[in-house]
Amino acid sequence: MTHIMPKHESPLASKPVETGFDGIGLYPGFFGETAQRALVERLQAGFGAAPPYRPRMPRTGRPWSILQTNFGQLGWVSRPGGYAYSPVNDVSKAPWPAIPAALLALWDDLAAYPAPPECCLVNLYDAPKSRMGLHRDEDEEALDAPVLSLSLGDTCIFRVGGFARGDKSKSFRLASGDVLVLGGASRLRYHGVDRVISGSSRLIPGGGRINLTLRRVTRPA
Ligand SMILES: O=C(O)CCC(=O)C(=O)O
Ligand SMILES: [Fe+2]
Repeated sequence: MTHIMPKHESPLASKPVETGFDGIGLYPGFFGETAQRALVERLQAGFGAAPPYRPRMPRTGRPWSILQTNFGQLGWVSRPGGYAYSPVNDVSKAPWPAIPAALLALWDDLAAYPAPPECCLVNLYDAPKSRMGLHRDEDEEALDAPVLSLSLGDTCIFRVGGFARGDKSKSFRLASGDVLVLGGASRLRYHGVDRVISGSSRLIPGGGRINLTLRRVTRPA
C-alpha cells in the first residue's frame, strides 16, 4: 500500500482535488501514516492537560454526541449560554495546551494567511453514533482566514451545503490523513458530519474519528 506523504515530503499532495465548491479544497492523504501516528500520540499527551469533555448545546443544554477539547490561545466552547472562544478550559480553568508543531506547519503550508492560527478545536467522534449537524463556522472575527480541517481515524461522510440551512447539499468522504480547506467564497457554507463509518481505520486504538480544525479567531494587528 502506498501513502501520499505530507507536502513537504512529496509534491504529489500539493494540489487539492476538485470538490465542486469554490474555496473548498480537499487534500487526500496530506498526512501520511507515520505523521498521523506521531500526531495521535502528541494529541493524547495534550489531552492529559485538557481532557476531552462532552459539551452542551446552547439553550436546550442537551449534550453533544461528540467530545471536544482545544489547543491554542483560544478554545471554542459550546455552553448553555452560547458559543464562545475562551482562553481557558471551563473544566480546569487552565489555559489550553499549545497547538502541536505539526499543525502549525500544516497552517503554514496551506492557509495562505499572514498570521498563525489561534485555535485548534478537537472533535472526537464515536463510530457510529456521533454526528455533527449542519452549521456554519461563524464565531471568528477573521473570516478572511480559512478553516483547515484534518481528519484522523475512521472515515466520515462530510456534508457541504449552501449559505442557508435548507440549500441543496452534497456529501463526500473524509478519510484518515485528509485535509480539507474551507475558505474563500465557501468560508461560510453550511457543513456537517452525517456519520462515521465504524472499523474503517485502525489508527486510533478503540476506533473512532478525531477531527482537528485550525482557526484564526481575531484579526491580526
Ligand atoms: O468533524 C468535521 O469534519 C467537521 C467539524 C466542524 O465542522 C467543526 O468543528 O466546526
Ligand atoms: Fe464546522
